[in-house]
Amino acid sequence: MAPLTFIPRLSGLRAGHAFGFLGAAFILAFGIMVALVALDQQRVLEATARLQEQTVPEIIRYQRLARNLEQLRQEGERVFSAGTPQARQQAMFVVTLVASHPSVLEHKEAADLARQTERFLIDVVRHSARDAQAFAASYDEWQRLAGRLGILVDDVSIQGINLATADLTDVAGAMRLARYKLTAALLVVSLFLVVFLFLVRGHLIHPLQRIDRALSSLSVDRPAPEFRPSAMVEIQVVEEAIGELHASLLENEVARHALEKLANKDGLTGLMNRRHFLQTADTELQRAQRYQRPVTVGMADLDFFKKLNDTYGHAAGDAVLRAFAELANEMLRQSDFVCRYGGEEFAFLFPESTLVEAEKLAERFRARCADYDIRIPDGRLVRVTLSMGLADASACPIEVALRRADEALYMAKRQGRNRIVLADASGTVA
Ligand SMILES: Nc1nc2c(ncn2[C@@H]2O[C@H](COP(=O)(O)OP(=O)(O)OP(=O)(O)O)[C@@H](O)[C@H]2O)c(=O)[nH]1
Repeated sequence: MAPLTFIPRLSGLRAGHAFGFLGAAFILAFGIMVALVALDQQRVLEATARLQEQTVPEIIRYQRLARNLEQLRQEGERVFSAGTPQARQQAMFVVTLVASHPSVLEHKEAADLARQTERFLIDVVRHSARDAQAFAASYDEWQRLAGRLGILVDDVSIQGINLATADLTDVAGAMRLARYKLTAALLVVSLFLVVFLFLVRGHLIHPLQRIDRALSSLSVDRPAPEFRPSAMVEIQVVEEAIGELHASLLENEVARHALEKLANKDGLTGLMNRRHFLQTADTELQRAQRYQRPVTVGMADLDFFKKLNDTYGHAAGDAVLRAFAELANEMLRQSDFVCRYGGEEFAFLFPESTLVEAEKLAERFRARCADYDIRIPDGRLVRVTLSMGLADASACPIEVALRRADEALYMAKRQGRNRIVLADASGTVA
């Protein structure tokens, strides 16, 4: 038997490589997504920190400035509305304080306007004592200044709010981006999982199921399993191995049959051997007895075989035994059995034959044998005769039937050989 060789075809992908590549591609894509999301998170963190550390103090500064400008405007108003010079002086004092407040001074526009306001009000207060009319007339001028102060208060407030809005917009933008990227990452994961499961199902699970089915139904009685071409080398190798396994099963079966035949055959004549004949005959007898069918057994022996051996040699004796076997195969029916029982002795089984029917067959065979020329190795022709005993086997075990046939054979020898003798039903020989 040829040894099993598993040679993988090289056309295909190795499952390990394919899934490794897929996994690496996934890790790369997912890693990039996570890195991008992490960058956005970083932006959010930075913007939040900036909001806390820079923007909020800045907003507070703007609010303080707005409050001071508003107070400057209100105190200026009090300068005009004050009923007494003391009250006016007090308001003026507050105006001077507010105009020189650091929050005002560090804002150029506010500092300019505050200085202008302070100077204007100082002039107004200075002239108010002497010229009440001019004091009243300067109120229009003050209204314009107060209006500018009001506008600056609004501007400063809006600037503070704008600072916070810029940072918050930045945070919101980064978070929105992070959300999109996270969604994209989840989509990539889902897509990968779907593709991965689809590939695993198509290229591993289904082929493995087919392999499982093929292995569980692998038998010499069935044709070799056929597989759909697989893209995976590992699967191809297993499928080829199953094909080779099936081929070796067939070879083993053929070898087993050949061995069985050899074990059942006689080496010299090719007839059934005694062991196999007894098994076969036993089965036949059981069948015949179960269905009450006739069956007959016979024991035959070549006459004066020792003399033939002594005269022509052992090789001639062997040639005669082979020729006798050929003749038996030729003369008997398909359904009859003959075996070399031992030496020059042969056993017969005639299924579906009564003793009388078997006798007719045996007689024809005996007569043919008697005038059958057998060529021995030295080229000469010889003839042999045979004696046979027949016994009914339809109602007794094979051993009993053969013993009775052997007794009948013994009688045939005693009565002069070259004849058929029947054992009657009681076991006595006719
Ligand atoms: N050539 C050959 N001879 C064998 C073989 N087996 C047995 N014999 C011979 O067959 C002969 C049997 O002789 P016997 O038992 O005396 O019987 P016979 O000479 O046939 O005499 P009867 O049976 O009384 O007619 C012996 O000489 C055995 O050696 C064999 O395989 N080949």
